[in-house]
Amino acid sequence: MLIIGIAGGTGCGKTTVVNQIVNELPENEVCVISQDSYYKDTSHLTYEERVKINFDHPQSIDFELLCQHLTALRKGETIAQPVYSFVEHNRTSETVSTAPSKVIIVEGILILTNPKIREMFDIKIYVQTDSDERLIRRLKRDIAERGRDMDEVLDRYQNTLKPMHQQFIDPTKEFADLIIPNNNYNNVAIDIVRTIIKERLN
Ligand SMILES: Nc1ncnc2c1ncn2[C@@H]1O[C@H](COP(=O)(O)OP(=O)(O)O)[C@@H](O)[C@H]1O
Ligand SMILES: Nc1ccn([C@@H]2O[C@H](COP(=O)(O)O)[C@@H](O)[C@H]2O)c(=O)n1
Repeated sequence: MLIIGIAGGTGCGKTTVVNQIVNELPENEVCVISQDSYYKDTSHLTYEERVKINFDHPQSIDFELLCQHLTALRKGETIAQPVYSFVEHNRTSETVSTAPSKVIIVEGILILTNPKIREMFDIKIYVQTDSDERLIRRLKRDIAERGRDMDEVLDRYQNTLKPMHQQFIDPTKEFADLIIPNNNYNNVAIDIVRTIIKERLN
């Protein structure tokens, strides 16, 4: 089994990179775990309280559950991956049954901040994109796909996103085995990662 961790600031293109890597690979050989699925369950809070959570701080993530799930997958067990709702700012009652596979890709802004999770990765990748480009992408994506408006995205960017990125996310670059520059679509880097995975699958 090969476990690959893909980190990088919001909007850097992690999900897009993962989709590009996975696209041409056999479906049953690769599974993807998103850190977003592991935001802590906050059902005990009201919506108004949940909106105020700092979702860019490591404490917002249920790393214990993520660790348990990766350990189970390594042992060959199937897990029930939580499903997160960005609109509700909470875990839903649904889960996705995720079976172990030869390659597991874990992606998320904070995955390299946790030493136990970091140790589980065979390959650590950091996707690097300039902050202005990330903000533009995030604005467009959150308005189109996550039910946000411009003021909400910009407020969050100034109050939590930017300082948390500087304090927690950007420094994890030093743990990466590979840094993928992603201001533009980087097909060469995608091909390299795919080649490494294909070698493992053969
Ligand atoms: N290299 C790129 N150039 C331009 N736009 C991109 C690129 N990579 C991703 N995007 C777009 O930017 C937005 C954020 O990308 P996404 O993959 O969701 O980032 P992340 O998962 O890191 O937050 C998406 O709308 C996506 O289509
Ligand atoms: N309820 C939430 C939870 C998280 N976010 C933001 O999502 C970002 C992480 O996801 P990416 O796909 O962009 O890597 C993170 O920066 C959180 O601020 C949110 O807006 N609402």
